[in-house]
Amino acid sequence: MEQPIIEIVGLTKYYGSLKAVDNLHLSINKGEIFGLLGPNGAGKSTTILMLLGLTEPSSGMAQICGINASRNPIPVKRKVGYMPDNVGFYNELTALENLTYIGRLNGIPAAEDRAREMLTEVGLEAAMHKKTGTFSRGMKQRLGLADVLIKQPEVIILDEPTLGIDPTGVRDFLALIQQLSEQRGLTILLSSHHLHQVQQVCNRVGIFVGGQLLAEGNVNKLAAELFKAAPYVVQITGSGKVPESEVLQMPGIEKVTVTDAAVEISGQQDITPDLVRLFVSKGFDISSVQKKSYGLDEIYQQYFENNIKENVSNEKSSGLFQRSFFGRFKKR
Ligand SMILES: Nc1ncnc2c1ncn2[C@@H]1O[C@H](COP(=O)(O)OP(=O)(O)OP(=O)(O)O)[C@@H](O)[C@H]1O
Repeated sequence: MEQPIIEIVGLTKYYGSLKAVDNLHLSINKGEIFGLLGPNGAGKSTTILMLLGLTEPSSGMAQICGINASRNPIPVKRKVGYMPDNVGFYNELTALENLTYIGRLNGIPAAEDRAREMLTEVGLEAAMHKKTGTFSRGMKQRLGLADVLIKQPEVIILDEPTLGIDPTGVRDFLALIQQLSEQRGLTILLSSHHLHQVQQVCNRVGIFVGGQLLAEGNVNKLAAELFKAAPYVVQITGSGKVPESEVLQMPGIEKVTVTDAAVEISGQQDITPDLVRLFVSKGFDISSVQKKSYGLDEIYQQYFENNIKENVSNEKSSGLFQRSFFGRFKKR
């Protein structure tokens, strides 16, 4: 049974006249891994700060584990672990010493034992007696995760957790997050602009641009909504004359694009076998046939580009002419 653990209703934040977060509505279920995606300045960090009760919303409400974050920030801290994009530790202390110290500060009983347990859980067992000043960024992020986990939170919020880690480190770190979510039923909110990584681990994503949540859902749902005019795309490579006009007469075909590298055919249904038969019958020498599936990259690009176009048209309309005049003619 799905149970929202994070509820955001009409959340808005102004910094002076700048609307950093604009009327955000979002609900995240217990045990979900949710990815907040967006370019720099989109409003991700501001949203996280409001969820943690560290900055006051201008209007709206953020509730986490049943607690209103702006009214009761201290109880929120007990339930929610936050890992900022740059975690700091005492370089001259070992990982175990750092974590034990944090455990004691948080009043955790048998802090050293708990610290050992956590370090093992995040894969730092062999390095626990090394000074953290010698740690790589990937190791520091693992230690940051142990620092969050030692407080036994119900929700963890990670701001750009994989920034600056090498590809193997990223893969391992994401696998660890996924494992923690499964084993402990943890809810994880993760902000990032590394789309491939987010796509691998998140159950759902939210796309933020200019303070607004433009879309949310799982990658397949977003792709289906966004590319519904022509959800099937097949790429054919090879040599010979492309039977373009015949392809366009086939049922459900929307578009044929021929480049030096490949022929790309988009349509409303999957007619790959018919296409292959047609190409072969017309003497086209096929070397590969590939069905394309839309990933987060394409989805993000679509939303982002549409939003930029909209902003440009808004700016033009508010420049020389009155907004109200153009408002009537705006199609979007
Ligand atoms: N304390 C502040 N005072 C004034 N403006 C701020 C403040 N914090 C953020 N902003 C502005 O609010 C907008 C949203 O910023 P925010 O940091 O939430 O975005 P972000 O999506 O987290 O980006 P990044 O990935 O760069 O951290 C930006 O235009 C930023 O300049």
